[in-house]
Amino acid sequence: MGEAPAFCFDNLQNGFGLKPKGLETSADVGDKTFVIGGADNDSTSYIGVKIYDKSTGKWVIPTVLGTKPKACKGHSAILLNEDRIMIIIRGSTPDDCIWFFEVDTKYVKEQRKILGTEVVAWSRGVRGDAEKPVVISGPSGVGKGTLINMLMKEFPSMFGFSVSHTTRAPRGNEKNGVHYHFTDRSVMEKDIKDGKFLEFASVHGNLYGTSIEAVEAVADSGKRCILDIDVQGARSVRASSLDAIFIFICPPTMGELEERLRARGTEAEEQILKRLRNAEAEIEQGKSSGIFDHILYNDNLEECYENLKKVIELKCHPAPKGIDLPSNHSVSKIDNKILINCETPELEKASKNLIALDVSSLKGGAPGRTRGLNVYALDSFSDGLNEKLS
Ligand SMILES: Nc1nc2c(ncn2[C@@H]2O[C@H](COP(=O)(O)OP(=O)(O)O)[C@@H](O)[C@H]2O)c(=O)[nH]1
Ligand SMILES: Nc1ncnc2c1ncn2[C@@H]1O[C@H](COP(=O)(O)OP(=O)(O)O)[C@@H](O)[C@H]1O
Repeated sequence: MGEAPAFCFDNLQNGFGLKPKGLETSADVGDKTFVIGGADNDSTSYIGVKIYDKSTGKWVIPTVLGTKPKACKGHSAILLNEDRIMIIIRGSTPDDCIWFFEVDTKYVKEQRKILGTEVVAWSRGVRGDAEKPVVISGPSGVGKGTLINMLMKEFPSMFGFSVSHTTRAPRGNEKNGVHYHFTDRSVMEKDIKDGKFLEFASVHGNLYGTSIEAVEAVADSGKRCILDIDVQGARSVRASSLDAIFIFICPPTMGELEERLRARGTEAEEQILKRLRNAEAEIEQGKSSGIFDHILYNDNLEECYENLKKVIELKCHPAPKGIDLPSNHSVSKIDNKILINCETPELEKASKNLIALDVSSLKGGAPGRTRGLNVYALDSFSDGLNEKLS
């Protein structure tokens, strides 16, 4: 076991000529010093971010992606490695106290290139392995929506639909915010430029995209996210940090696909022809691109639905619990473990409760949650560090 490194701190370490300001913390990564937090009048921290670039001697306000933690009474920051900082929020709720502040992950690097600005990203930490989101693709009219509706109806508390944005006009039965967020192209293009989308693609002449918020809203409700997106979108998600199961739905024949599309009666002739023309290329890519983990044929609906349930590995285990941390604690890091020393007035002299966060198996990350956080309690004053709970 190694020593707690020098870059682990509570509140501001003033080792590089910066003035401590209220509830700020900071961490040095390469040439940059990331300063997180900042106090306002009632001494709650609004978790702002600024970067001091030591090579230029200038301060930079970065583009901050992802949903950030709520204002709080303070936080601790621990540099995990050269790409992310763990932030422990004080006095927060059990499901909202562990966050990851990404400063140089693959996602941050990509977004930095796309946006042409300094970028950082927040990702909320989740205990254990939440179940993987499910990405469903397939040509128009193959039955994706029908299968997803069946799943949501049978397991309403288990699955949540990622509501995409689109520039296409709503169909008669479609509700804004439920089936899609119907939006103007100029608004959507600006949001894409601002890094608000996990992926986007031009499909059948319209723009479609999954906002980071859409996926996070489902995760926040404790449900498993289902995405209905085209093959280009699936490819982008595959390349992102979202660890998902990818399923492609094929029609039994092109003739049957045309029949379903016509029978649905939602598209004008020109759109039907466009969708059928695009279907051949989509099926070709779906089968050959290596993006998809499973290819299902939707011939008999019930059979296809049963197969879908098999491949997404339905497990009915409850959502993992959060971590109950008292406001008063100190934090240190030993190897891949973050030790949180919880000090309560009654226990202060006699004993201290130690909580260990094991960060050796982290998965995912911005723009989604960071999963794989393992938590257990230790008794610090028994022989060695005995594990109490797991
Ligand atoms: N890339 C991407 N594709 C999407 C998104 N939302 C929907 N799509 C795809 O856009 C295509 C057209 O969707 P839609 O207009 O609802 O028609 P439908 O497939 O006939 O129901 C389908 O292949 C959807 O999977 C999204 O957020 N991103
Ligand atoms: N296995 C199936 N057999 C016959 N019709 C189907 C089957 N699956 C779906 N459908 C019908 O085909 C049409 C297109 O399905 P839909 O779910 O809207 O497709 P998608 O979302 O892929 O565009 C709908 O009218 C639906 O009821």
